[in-house]
Amino acid sequence: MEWLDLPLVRCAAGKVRLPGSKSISNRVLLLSALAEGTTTISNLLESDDTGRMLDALKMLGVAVTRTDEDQYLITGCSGRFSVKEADLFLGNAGTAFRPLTAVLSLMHGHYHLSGVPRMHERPIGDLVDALRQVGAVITYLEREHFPPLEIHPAAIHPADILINGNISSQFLSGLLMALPLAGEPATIIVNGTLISQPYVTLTIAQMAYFGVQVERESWLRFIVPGNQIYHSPGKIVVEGDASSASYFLAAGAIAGGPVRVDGVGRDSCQGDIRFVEALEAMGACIKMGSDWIESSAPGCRSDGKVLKAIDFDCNHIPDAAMTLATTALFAQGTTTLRNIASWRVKETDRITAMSTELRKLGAQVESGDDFLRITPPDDPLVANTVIDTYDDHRMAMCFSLISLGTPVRINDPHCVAKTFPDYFEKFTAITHQ
Ligand SMILES: O=C(O)C1=C[C@@H](OP(=O)(O)O)[C@@H](O)[C@H](O)C1
Ligand SMILES: C=C(OP(=O)(O)O)C(=O)O
Repeated sequence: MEWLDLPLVRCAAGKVRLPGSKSISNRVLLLSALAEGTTTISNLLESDDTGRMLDALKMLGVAVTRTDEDQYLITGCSGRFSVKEADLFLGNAGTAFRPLTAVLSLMHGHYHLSGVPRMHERPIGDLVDALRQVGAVITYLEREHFPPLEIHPAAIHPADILINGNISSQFLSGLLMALPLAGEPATIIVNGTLISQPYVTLTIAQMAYFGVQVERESWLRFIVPGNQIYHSPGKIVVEGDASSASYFLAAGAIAGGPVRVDGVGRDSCQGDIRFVEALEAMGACIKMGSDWIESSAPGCRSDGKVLKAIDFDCNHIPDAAMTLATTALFAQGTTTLRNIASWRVKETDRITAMSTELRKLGAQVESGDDFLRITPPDDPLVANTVIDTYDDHRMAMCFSLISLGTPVRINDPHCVAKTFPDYFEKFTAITHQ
């Protein structure tokens, strides 16, 4: 097992240029691949999740050319992949697995989709059920409702489709991106409350960028026109990743600041930008421009807890919400993070993993199906704690913040490659002893 020892750093200040957004990168890659025309994508995130999408698209016959370090040229297939039989390995990338399942179900081909063992524990039954309603033929190769999957050629007849909204919004996003390729219009009806709603807004915005409009009636009904062709917008610059911004902004709020992130700001279409509202509620000073955000700590306290605890509904920011859990250790009082049930089916069971690791540092943690309640210790955080990361990039990045209070060891730091391969270099560059 490899590890990274982070020494105690008392101050965080500086500037970070953010890597491209994972959620935008994988949407834009897929839509460019399906579109008519050639798309130049700049500031594409280079990471494991985007690598899996790029590899899959190449295997499906899409022409992908790398023209610069972070720039790609994608020649779209005008709605039909030329390769009708493929075996695709999609790692642990939800933003690749779920949308590709939907799109490939409409391609009249024979496809095998698999991932890492954890991906085979992440549910996909709601999406498969929805696709079966329009005629898709999909078989589970191991366990019912979970990957790996086999997709068979099928005649698709769009109609009213009912989909559950309470496990992952990626199922609805996948359907929305796929259904315009079907012959007829479709209406998607969401059963229950849709979680992670800003990611669906992001999907609809990216589709509009490629010329396809979805009609949304509240968060309950989505009307998707059929027989559409996505049209390449020509050039796309991927904005910086708002979830990745959260670690640096939290560092500025905890340890002086100012820390400024460049690449995402007030004009962002990513939901995780609203992480700053939680930080502000904790007392942080936030400044924002159209494409930058800066955070600073509210002041100094002798006990090192410069922030105040919050009670926060995190449903709209499921990824950045994890950052609040470790930030809570630098806050006075008990922080409650609510509406986070989806954490249980992500890279790991994040409620259990987070509770376990926070307790190692001396925190009192109470958890339930969909909440976490964190009280920092009265004593200093336990020094030189060894943090397990569960092959979860966000666990590694969240716990780097502990070094702002005490030295910490992060096991398996390379797991950050899922979305942010050079995270620790960038974190080290803004932290000072
Ligand atoms: O659509 C997306 O890009 C994402 C949606 C969210 O997942 P859920 O909808 O499963 O919460 C988020 O956690 C994930 O990292 C990215
Ligand atoms: C949940 C995440 O990823 P995925 O896109 O694989 O769902 C995440 O990045 O935190």
